[in-house]
Amino acid sequence: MGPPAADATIPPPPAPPLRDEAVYPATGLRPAGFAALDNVFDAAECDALIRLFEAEGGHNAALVRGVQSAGIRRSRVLWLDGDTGGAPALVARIDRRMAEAVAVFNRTRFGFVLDGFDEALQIARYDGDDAGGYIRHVDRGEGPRARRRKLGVSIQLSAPEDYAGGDLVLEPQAVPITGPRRRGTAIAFPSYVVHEVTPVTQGQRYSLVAWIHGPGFV
Ligand SMILES: O=C(O)CCC(=O)C(=O)O
Ligand SMILES: [Fe+2]
Repeated sequence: MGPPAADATIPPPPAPPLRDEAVYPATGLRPAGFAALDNVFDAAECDALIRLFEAEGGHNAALVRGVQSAGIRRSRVLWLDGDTGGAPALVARIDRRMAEAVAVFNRTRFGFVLDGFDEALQIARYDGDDAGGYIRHVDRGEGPRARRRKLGVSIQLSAPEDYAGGDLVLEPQAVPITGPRRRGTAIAFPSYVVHEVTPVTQGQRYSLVAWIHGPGFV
């Protein structure tokens, strides 16, 4: 037996541990519909995405294609697709990092049948001046893509001290959970989980959101 062939399969590194901050006091168990992973992006990547948003100019967020309601969602968004002409290398890097995080989440926690990203990633900005936020909702819907949403991932792009309010609050089971505000941390949840972004009262909150799609939960 000589040394392994150059193209021998190298096993993937072990998955980094998920950060489980949420444990229900009543049972001591982790809620099934929530997970967080730190340092998916570093501060320089978060800054670059915020600069990209400001350079390209976000537009008023629609709920689904073309439908807007300031009573439901108040934020500006930039889709990392046709909206973004200027930064293909950055967008490619961000897409890759997001796909790696999704693989960790799904392998270690959710175990869903997923078949891809049917929608572009989206940067959102919620402004304190406008009480920006998004009321309680689920991400699954009836449209051809919304009905295939299975997993949502929100990355905290802003530093926690840059805004007040603006918490991502999830209701995966019985008790609402406030997601971590750490910069670069990813929060993942199934697309049937109720969640909200509470109104920003000061400063601005930026997030990057991805949805991952697959056949229905049936
Ligand atoms: O900004 C976030 O963290 C979440 C946004 C959200 O819930 C959505 O776009 O559906
Ligand atoms: Fe949502």
